[in-house]
Amino acid sequence: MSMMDSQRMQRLREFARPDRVFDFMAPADSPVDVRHGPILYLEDVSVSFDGFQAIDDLNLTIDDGELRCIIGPNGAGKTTMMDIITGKTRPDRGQAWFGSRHNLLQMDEPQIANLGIGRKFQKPTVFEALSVSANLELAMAGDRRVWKTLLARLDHEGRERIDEVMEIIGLSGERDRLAGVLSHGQKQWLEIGMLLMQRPRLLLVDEPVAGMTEPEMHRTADLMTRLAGQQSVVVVEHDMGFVRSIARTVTVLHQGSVLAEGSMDEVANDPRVIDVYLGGDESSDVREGT
Ligand SMILES: Nc1ncnc2c1ncn2[C@@H]1O[C@H](COP(=O)(O)OP(=O)(O)OP(=O)(O)O)[C@@H](O)[C@H]1O
Repeated sequence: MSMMDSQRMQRLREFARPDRVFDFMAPADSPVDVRHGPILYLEDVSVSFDGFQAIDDLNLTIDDGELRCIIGPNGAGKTTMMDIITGKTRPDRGQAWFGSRHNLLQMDEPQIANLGIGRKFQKPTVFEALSVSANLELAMAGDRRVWKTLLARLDHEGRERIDEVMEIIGLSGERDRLAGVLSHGQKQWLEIGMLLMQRPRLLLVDEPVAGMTEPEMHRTADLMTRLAGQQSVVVVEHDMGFVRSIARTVTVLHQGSVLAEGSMDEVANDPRVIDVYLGGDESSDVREGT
C-alpha cells in the first residue's frame, strides 16, 4: 500500500468511527415540508446558561430558498441560536420547526443533519491529506455507507454530483490537488461543497469570510448568492461590507432576541441598531457599508 493509500485508509477509519458525527453528513432526500410555510420557524425560544439569558424569546422565520444574514454584537446569541437549530443546545422553552412536519426539539444532532440542515463552522475542517474530489466523495457517503461508497467505484450519479459541486464552488481546476495545499478561501469553499454533496435544504454558515482576502470575499459573496434559491442559506457574519454585498433580509440579534429585521439599509438606519449594535467606528461600518 502506498503512503497516500495508507493515509487515505487512516482517514477513512477516522471518518467511519461511529462515535463521531460530521456536520456535513446531511441527506440526499429531505422530507421537509414547506408547502404551507417557512423552512425554519423559531418561536419564543429561550435558553439560559447559569442564570445568564443567552437567548430570550427569540422569533425567527426563514423561507424556503431564502438568503438571510444575521448580524449582532459579540454575545448577541448568534452561535447559540445555530446550536439550538442543529440540536447541539436544547432551549429551556419555545418551539423550533423545520418545515411544518419536523419538530427540531424532539430530534438529536445526527437526525437534524440527516433531515437536511448543514452547518459550516468558522474554521475549515477538510481532510487535508485527500484531494479535492476525494473530500467531496467522502462527504457524499452517509455514515454507514462510507466504506462501501469509498471502496467501490463511484456511480455515474455520484461522479456527476462531484463535478457539479466542484463547478459551483469554483474548484473544478483543483480537482486532484490535496486539500491541504489549497488557500484558506478555497478550503472554505471546499467545505461548503462537502455540505452541498448531500443537497441540504438549509445551510447555516458561520463567518464565512473571516481571514479571507478581498478577491476570496467577492467569490464567497457570489457563491452565497448562487446557493440561495437552491437551498435556504443563513449567514452569520461580522464583516459589514460582505453582508451588504449579499444581503436581502438582515436580522439583527441583540441580547438573545431580534432587535430589528429588514433590508440592509433599513436595519443600518434603525436608531435602535445604531444605538446598541456597535459603538464608534463599527457603527459607521453598518451605516455606510465600508
Ligand atoms: N455553553 C455555554 N455556557 C455558558 N454561557 C454560554 C454558553 N454558550 C454561550 N454562552 C454565553 O451566551 C452568550 C451568547 O453567546 P453566543 O456565542 O451565542 O454569541 P454570539 O452572538 O455568537 O457572539 P460572537 O459574535 O462573539 O460569536 C455569551 O455571553 C456567551 O458567553
